[in-house]
Amino acid sequence: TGSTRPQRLLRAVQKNATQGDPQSVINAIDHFCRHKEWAMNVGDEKGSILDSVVSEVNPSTALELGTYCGYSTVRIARLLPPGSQLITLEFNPAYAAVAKQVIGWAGLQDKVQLVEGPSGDLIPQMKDLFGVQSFDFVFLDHWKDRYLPDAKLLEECSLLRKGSVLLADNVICPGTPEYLEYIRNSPRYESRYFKSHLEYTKVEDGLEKSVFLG
Ligand SMILES: O=C(NCCCCCn1ccnc1)c1cc(-c2ccc(F)cc2)cc(O)c1O
Ligand SMILES: [Mg+2]
Repeated sequence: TGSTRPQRLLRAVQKNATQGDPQSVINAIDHFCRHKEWAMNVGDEKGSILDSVVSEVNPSTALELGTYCGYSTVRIARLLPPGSQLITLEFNPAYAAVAKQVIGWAGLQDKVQLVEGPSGDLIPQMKDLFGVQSFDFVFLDHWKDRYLPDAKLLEECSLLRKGSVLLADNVICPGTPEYLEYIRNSPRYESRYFKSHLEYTKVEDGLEKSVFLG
């Protein structure tokens, strides 16, 4: 029984990053993924776009769908103002176990609620579980065929308010055609595409930013 890629990524963080220093955790993961083993983190190029959108929104409550190893969780949480909360949902327990330790190494555990389970079941429980009224910011980075049903579920559960921002990863690669079709043609959203590249590669990918109009 050997180690998994997420476990090797965590070991690289523990070896090369400084505890309590989120930027060093981000740098350690990017170095590992660029020079040792590719992994499906949003990465540094799309990560800079993520940073700029998070800084612009300055969310009090944020939701991340798809934690994986916690790379984008750390990118988002390090920019959050005091007193704000990031809830991140992960289906895969092995990923969640690694992410918990990566988030802890960055010293951001007090800003993050990591919840294990299927997003389709957890989203309707957000108000009861965490007393969330609505999300100012949502980062979609989980199963690509769940982006559309989960966006509709957020609407139906009144978890979006006028001005809420959805930012979706991988809208080109692997691609989320049904989501793009819906969100770009819906009168209830104002969308913009940020052209970039698949993490650590020259392959085209991008982020779709959509503002809910209420
Ligand atoms: O599948 C992805 N993410 C979801 C992982 C599982 C989520 C589980 N979960 C969490 C919560 N609810 C469910 C993903 C894939 C790729 C990719 C691109 C090219 C390639 F050749 C191979 C892979 C790049 C990404 O940036 C990605 O995000
Ligand atoms: Mg992704």
